[in-house]
Amino acid sequence: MPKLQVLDHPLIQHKLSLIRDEETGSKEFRALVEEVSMLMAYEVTRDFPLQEIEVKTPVAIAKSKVIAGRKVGLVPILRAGLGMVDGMLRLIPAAKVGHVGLYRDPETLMPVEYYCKLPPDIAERDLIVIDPMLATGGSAAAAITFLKERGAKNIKLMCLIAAPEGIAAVQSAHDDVDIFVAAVDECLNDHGYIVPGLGDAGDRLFGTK
Ligand SMILES: O=P(O)(O)OC[C@H]1O[C@H](OP(=O)(O)OP(=O)(O)O)[C@H](O)[C@@H]1O
Ligand SMILES: O=c1cc[nH]c(=O)[nH]1
Ligand SMILES: [Mg+2]
Repeated sequence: MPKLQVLDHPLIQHKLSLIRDEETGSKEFRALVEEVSMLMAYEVTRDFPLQEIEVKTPVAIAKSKVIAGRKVGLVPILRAGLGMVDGMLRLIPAAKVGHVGLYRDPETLMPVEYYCKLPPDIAERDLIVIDPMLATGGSAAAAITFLKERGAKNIKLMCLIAAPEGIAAVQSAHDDVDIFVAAVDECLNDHGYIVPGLGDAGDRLFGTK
């Protein structure tokens, strides 16, 4: 069974409350999403293996540790996933970034692909798919399927807010993908929005409506 981890660190939870607030404007929303993404990256990378090296300090030789040759790929689902990229890159600056463009058809709620540009070596990379919202799970499951079709093997999913329906959908489609979220909300409404959620993440990030 894939792992579901709810990242309940107080800083993440505090910032998420500000993100949810309808009074929070785009500028602050963007900054907060970036900060929470950076904090979440800290936990999502916790299982990266370390190797011991020797470092010459001004005083002596220290046995010290570095991350063991990990190649990371971040895959934001456009548009809203873009808001999470810079925060993650601040902690994992060597990561390559692939983009998957999907929008959810407002009538059918089915994901529609419109863009895909990935690093050529995704099969060798630890991929982290990022999207603030996991609602029906259709977009995330489709993005993960695209990545697997192109050779990806090692994939995690990181979202700010998930609905139980979205978690179940991704887990049943991809039982090898661990999911990291900051909150699991109550349900979806009739339009497929997460309740209470934060509204439309893409519109709030980019000021569109
Ligand atoms: O789990 P699902 O039911 O598929 O819904 C979640 C998707 O919906 C939102 O994107 P949206 O379609 O609004 O596109 P946008 O990022 O361009 O606004 C969100 O960012 C996810 O990608
Ligand atoms: O609540 C939701 C559901 C899908 N997409 C969003 O941006 N918000
Ligand atoms: Mg949107």
